[in-house]
Amino acid sequence: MKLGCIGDDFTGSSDLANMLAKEGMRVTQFTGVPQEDADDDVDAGVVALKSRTTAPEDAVRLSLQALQWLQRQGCTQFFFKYCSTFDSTKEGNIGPVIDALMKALHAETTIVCPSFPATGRSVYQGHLFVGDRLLSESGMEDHPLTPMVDADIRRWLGYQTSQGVGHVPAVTVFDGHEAIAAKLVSETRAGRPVIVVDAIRDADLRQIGAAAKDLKLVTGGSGVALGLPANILRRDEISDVAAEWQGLPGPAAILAGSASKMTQAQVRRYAKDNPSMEITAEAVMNGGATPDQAARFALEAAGTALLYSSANPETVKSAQKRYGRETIAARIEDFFAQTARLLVDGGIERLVTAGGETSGAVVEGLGLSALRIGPEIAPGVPALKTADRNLVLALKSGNFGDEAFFEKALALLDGKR
Ligand SMILES: Nc1ncnc2c1ncn2[C@@H]1O[C@H](COP(=O)(O)OP(=O)(O)O)[C@@H](O)[C@H]1O
Ligand SMILES: O=C(O)[C@@H](O)C(=O)COP(=O)(O)O
Repeated sequence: MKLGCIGDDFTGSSDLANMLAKEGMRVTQFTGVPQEDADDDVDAGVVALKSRTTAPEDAVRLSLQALQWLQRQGCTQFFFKYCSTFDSTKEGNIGPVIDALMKALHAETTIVCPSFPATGRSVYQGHLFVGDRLLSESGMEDHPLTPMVDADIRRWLGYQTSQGVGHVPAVTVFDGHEAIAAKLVSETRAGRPVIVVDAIRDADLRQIGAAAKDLKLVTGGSGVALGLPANILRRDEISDVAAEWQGLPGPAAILAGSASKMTQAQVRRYAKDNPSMEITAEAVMNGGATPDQAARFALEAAGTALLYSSANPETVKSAQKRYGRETIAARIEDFFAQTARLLVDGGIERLVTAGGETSGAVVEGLGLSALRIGPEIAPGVPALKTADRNLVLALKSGNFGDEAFFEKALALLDGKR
C-alpha cells in the first residue's frame, strides 16, 4: 500500500476512494481500523471512521490508530479526508486531527483544500463556495449536526487548530505547482504551517497535487486527491477498476437519513413513482415505526422501496428541540442500521444509503469490514462491493448526485451502464 487515507465519515471515504480509483489506483475502503493486514494488491487504503461529529479527543485517538495501521501497511504519504463543505463546528475536530497527524508524522507543513469543483465546491480567497453561493448561504447553515455559518475556512479552522493558519491564494495557484510549493514554504516559515489553498478548477487541483508530492500529510476533500496518484503510480501500474465491475441483479432497497437539500429533492422525485415510507422522528421516538415494519414494507414492496427520514429544516429543528440533537440523530441512525440488517437478512443484494452519518451507521451495523471500489455512479459516489457477501452498495453524501440519482444507482449496482 502506498497512499494511506483516513476519512472522517463513510460517504466521504467512498468519495475519496472513487477519486483515487478513477485515477487508476486499486483502492479498498476499510470500516474502522482493521485488525488484519490489507491484501498486497491495494495501492491506496481508505480507513473510514465515523468521527466527523465526535469529540476532538476521540477523533484524534481513532485517527492516530488509523495512521499507525496505514504506516504498518507501508504507506509513505497520508491523506486526511473531511467534507468538501468542511462540516464541523467551532469546537470541531478537523483542526485537532490535523495537529495530531502532523505531530505524529513530524510533518512541517500541510495543506487544507476542501475544493471539489465537480460537485460545485470551490475555495477562493480562503472562502468556500457551493456553486455561486457562499457556504454559509448554501443550505449548509441548516445542517442538522454541523451548521456551517461561516464560509471563511481560514477563520473556521483557526478556531480549531493550535497552529498558525496560512493561505495560498488563487493568483499563486494559477502560476502552477512550483509557485504553490514556494508559497507553502514561505507560509510555513512565517509560522503558518496549516495552509488553506484556493482551488476553483480541476486543473488547479492537479497543480496542487504536484506541489504536494513531498508532503507527508495532505488534507482536504476528495478533489485535491486528483493530483496525487500521478506522483505515486508508474504508467504501467494504472488499472481500470470500472472495467472489472460486476453488479448484482438481486432485490434492492434505498435508505435515506440525510436532510440535505439534494437528498430531499431525490426523495421527492423517487417517492412519486415508487413504493416509499417516511420514517418520522416522532415515530422513531415513540415506537410508531419499527425496523421490523420498515424492513417488511421494503421486502414485500412491488418494486424497490425507499425508506426515508429526510425532512425540511423546520421539521428537523422542531424534532431536535423536542428530543435533543444528538439523541434524535443517534436514534434515527440506529433505526436505519437495524433496518439494513433485516433487509440484508431478507435477501437484499443492492443497497443505496443517503447521508454520511446514516451510511456509517448502516455499514457498521452490517459489519462490513472491507469494500472494493467500482465505477462512478455520480461525482463523488462509487459503486462498492463487499468482499465476503452478496451485497453491492452505494453510500451517497447528502448533497451529491442529481434528482435521478436513486434510479441511476440501482441500475449501475445491477451491472447496467
Ligand atoms: N427527520 C429528522 N429529524 C432529525 N434528525 C434527522 C432526521 N432525519 C435524519 N436526521 C439525522 O440527521 C443526520 C443527517 O446526517 P447525515 O446522515 O450525515 O446526512 P448528510 O450526508 O446530509 O450530512 C443524521 O444523524 C440523521 O440521523
Ligand atoms: O466531501 C464531500 O462532500 C463528501 O465526500 C462528504 O464528505 C460527504 O459527507 P456527507 O454530506 O455527510 O454525506
